[in-house]
Amino acid sequence: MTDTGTPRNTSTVSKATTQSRRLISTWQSFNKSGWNTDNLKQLSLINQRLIGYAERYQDEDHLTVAQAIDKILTQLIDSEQTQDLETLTQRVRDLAKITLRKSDQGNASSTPQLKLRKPIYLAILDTNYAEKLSRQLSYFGLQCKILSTVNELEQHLRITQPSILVMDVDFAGDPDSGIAFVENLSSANTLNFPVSFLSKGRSSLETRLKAIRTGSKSFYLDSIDPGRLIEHMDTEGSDSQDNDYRVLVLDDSRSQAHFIDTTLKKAKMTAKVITDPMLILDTLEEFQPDLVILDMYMPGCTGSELANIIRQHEKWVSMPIIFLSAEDDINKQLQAMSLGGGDDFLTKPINPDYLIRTIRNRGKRAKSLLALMVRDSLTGLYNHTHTLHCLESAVQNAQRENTSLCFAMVDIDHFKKVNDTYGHPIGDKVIKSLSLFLRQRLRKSDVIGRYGGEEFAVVLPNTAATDAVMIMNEILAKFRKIAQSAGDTDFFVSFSCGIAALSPGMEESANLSEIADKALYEAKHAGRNCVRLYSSAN
Ligand SMILES: Nc1nc2c(ncn2[C@@H]2O[C@H](COP(=O)(O)OP(=O)(O)OP(=O)(O)O)[C@@H](O)[C@H]2O)c(=O)[nH]1
Repeated sequence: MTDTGTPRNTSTVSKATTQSRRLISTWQSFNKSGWNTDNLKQLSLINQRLIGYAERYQDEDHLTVAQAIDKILTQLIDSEQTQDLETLTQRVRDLAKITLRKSDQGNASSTPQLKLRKPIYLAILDTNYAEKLSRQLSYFGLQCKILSTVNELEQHLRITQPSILVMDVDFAGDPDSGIAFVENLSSANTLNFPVSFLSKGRSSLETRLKAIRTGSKSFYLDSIDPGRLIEHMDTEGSDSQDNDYRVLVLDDSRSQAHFIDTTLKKAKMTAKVITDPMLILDTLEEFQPDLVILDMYMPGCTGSELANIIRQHEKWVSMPIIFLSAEDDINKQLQAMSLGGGDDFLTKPINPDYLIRTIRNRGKRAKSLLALMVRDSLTGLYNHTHTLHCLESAVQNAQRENTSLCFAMVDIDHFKKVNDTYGHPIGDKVIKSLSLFLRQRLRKSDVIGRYGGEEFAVVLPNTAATDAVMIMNEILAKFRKIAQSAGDTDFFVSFSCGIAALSPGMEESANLSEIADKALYEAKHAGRNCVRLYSSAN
């Protein structure tokens, strides 16, 4: 059985960190043995690999220092200078500090890690405004780079692509010169990220047309709502979830299973491969796939039979099932599909391109159908019923695997006052901003739901109570700093949070939601704007 579902952050930290350690130890040994130009060249090669890893995994801390080291090494090598290495030494020390910090983070494996995303580039002429926007986005856990000249922007684009570029329409000084810059990127085929334009004051229809013709889908007048910008990044950006399917593969042939696993991995999908048909139901429950690929003929049973059994569970009725077989008789294929309720049939030998395209097509449709059933329309978060389903599965998983689990309930404080003062639509905007905020700050493996009007619920698997309290406190501290806007007025909102931790004697998920509710009640009574962990002593 192969599990390829490694969280991105784990490799992010370890690859650049490991390479950084390699660089530091090489530096130490040359420092002892004495320096020459060949040593410097060797160090430079190691450093370039570090830059590569840091870029690939968007590890900005390592990237910045490694780039500084690269500059110093290039100068030293070009001038054949091996005497005064003080600046190099300082930068290697900086690297050591970062590496130590990252290693510490890596050890706290049960601590929820915040998502790493590519930076947002703010090419905005008004630097005061750019700083304010950057600060607001930083509360969402997003990192911005403020770039105030075309030169700076070009330099940064050569190193790392942003998750989104926010561009002043007049960025280069002349009217519409920012749009012209983006047009040039597009003609040079180097526009691989979304762009949002910002215009101070009214802009002509001609400008708006030029902007839309670059392929940009959003245009802001005067100011940018961080929530809207994040939504735009999520729907348009390269970080979009389109590819992110969880695929369960059952094939009794190990070599075939390995081939599919590798193909899915290359397409950045999360795969779980099993070779024993008898494990299918348990694995479905544990892995919660978006889609299943079943070999048609296996010892002991057929794919059609298994598909029928899977479909007997209400939860899996609409999940796409793709059959694999060497059978190329179309009549037999159709018969197998109608008998087993499969959605597609792929013939062996499998064409990797066809496999991936079939998964994407099926997965996309299934996700949008499912979204209608399980998601709340205002926030896109899971609705109350589905959140409880997820909590139930998470409790079963945690009990089976003997891991920790927390359930948090979050309720916006004095929300009635927000509606009464600023109106219902602004209230809705606050609800959406908290939903976006939770999505940004929590891990992909956490389940976030809208529990009721201004109430949210979060399932935190593999999380100890102390970590859950820490992360929810951190989220609260940042959320209450977000300036919510109502016309020209800014206001701030806090929330109260109650947390319940799964304990060994606890049987039902209902217990967990009940006691999280009690803890939330306590948080409200303690004056709101705080996090409370349920304790049986209360
Ligand atoms: N804008 C908006 N308001 C909603 C929505 N759902 C519920 N509400 C409002 O949320 C308010 C909740 O008010 P209360 O339950 O009194 O709570 P509160 O004012 O937040 O006070 P505390 O929770 O005690 O801090 C009510 O006025 C509801 O009408 C929604 O989808 N949008």
